[in-house]
Amino acid sequence: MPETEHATEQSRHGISRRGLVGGGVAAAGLAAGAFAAGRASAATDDGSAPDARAAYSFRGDHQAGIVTPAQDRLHFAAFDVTTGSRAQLVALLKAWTEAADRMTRGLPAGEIGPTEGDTNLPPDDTGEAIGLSASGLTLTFGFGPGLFRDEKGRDRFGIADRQPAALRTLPHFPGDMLDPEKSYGDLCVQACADDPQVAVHAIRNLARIGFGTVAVRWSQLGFGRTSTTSVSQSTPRNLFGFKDGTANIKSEETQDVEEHVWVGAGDDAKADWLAGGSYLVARRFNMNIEIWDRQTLGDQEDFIGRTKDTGAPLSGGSEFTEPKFSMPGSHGPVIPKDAHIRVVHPDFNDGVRMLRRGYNFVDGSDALGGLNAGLFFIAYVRDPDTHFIPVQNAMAKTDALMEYVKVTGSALFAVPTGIGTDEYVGQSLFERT
Ligand SMILES: C=CC1=C(C)c2cc3[nH]c(cc4nc(cc5[nH]c(cc1n2)c(C)c5CCC(=O)O)C(CCC(=O)O)=C4C)c(C)c3C=C
Ligand SMILES: [Fe+2]
Repeated sequence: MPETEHATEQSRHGISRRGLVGGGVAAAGLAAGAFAAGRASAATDDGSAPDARAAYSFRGDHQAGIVTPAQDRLHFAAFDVTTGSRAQLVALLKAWTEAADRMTRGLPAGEIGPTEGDTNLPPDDTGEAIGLSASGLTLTFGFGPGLFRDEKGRDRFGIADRQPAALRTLPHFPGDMLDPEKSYGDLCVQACADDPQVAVHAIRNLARIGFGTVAVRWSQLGFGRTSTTSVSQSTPRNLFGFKDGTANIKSEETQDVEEHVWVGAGDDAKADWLAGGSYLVARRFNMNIEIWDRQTLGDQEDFIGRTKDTGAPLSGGSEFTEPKFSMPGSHGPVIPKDAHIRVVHPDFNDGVRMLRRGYNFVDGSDALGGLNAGLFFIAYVRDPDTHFIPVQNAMAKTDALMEYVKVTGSALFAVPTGIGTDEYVGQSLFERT
């Protein structure tokens, strides 16, 4: 549907979208729709609240939700494909594209809406987002290894020859205690928004549309982003109480984004469809926060390698000062050798960087009264074999943090590039040119 037609539709507020969502499709997938008020970004963080009315274009050169300024809330869902029909799978991707395009504009998932349809039929939108705006919603789709081949290696949908070489189940890392019900998946959708109900509404409606073709395998809610993806955002804190996201790749670092986040045109001859896309690594870290809270402030800072107050490296300066790993302290280097920021730093990992986009979670409490809490780690990388697996291995083997975490969920997805008008998510994979 042309942009202008969208603009005249009723929003969930019941007011015209004209003047709210519009403008050109975001070239980099991160530019927001132009608002009458002139604010374009939901998550610009200069200390003020995010602009709840912001909308990010679903279509663009890259999928939104990667370099887009990290929103406050997450609902992440992994799906198993339950059909053997390629046509049905492609039809779902088309239907998801339409619904995602609408919901990211602040519109209902279906054209009729939650309350206007035939009273003898289920509505084409579930309704809990009535009255809510787009809230910076982004929907980012990924394909897991199981979409290409079943557990016996058989081609499921005629795309096995296009499976990227790096898209395999992640290896078992020391300390992994994976719950299969929080791991893996054929498809994933990362819904991020500045309103939790908007993110939940989006996943719920995509799951509803997928009934009979896919089934939710697992999902994860997250709050309090643990990253910054733009220099305009302030650094938030994780549940250990430390600033998290200081040294993350920012969208403004365009050369590093090209080098470390987007899959290049010649990276994988069999998987040319993935050029301009990325790999999404999801790792569910349960944090033993009750034990952590009994550690001294000095020890906590040694485990991270930064101060808890400002986030400055223990070698001195302020938050964004480069750490000096060779600076001596009273017992060895002032930033200990097993400090997290040293173990994962590019200087000790072949220069690789990753774009982190994780969220805090608290999923109630366990039988002993401890919080089932942690960090749902998400990273976007150009190649998991070079940019994630070696870093995670180093962390699992030598990082002081590992004593306070256990990994209970794990998954890897290939995230196709962005789409233009009249295209659907994954078209480059399913339609050979
Ligand atoms: C394999 C990659 C990483 C995992 C897994 C990971 C888990 C994890 N991290 C924190 C807390 C912090 N991480 C910080 C920095 C940081 N972390 C990684 C990678 C992984 N973290 C990188 C590449 C970096 C940046 C290193 C650098 O270039 O300096 C920080 C410091 C602040 C910051 O720069 O963001 C904190 C704090 C937790 C709690 C956690 C798992 C539970
Ligand atoms: Fe980290």
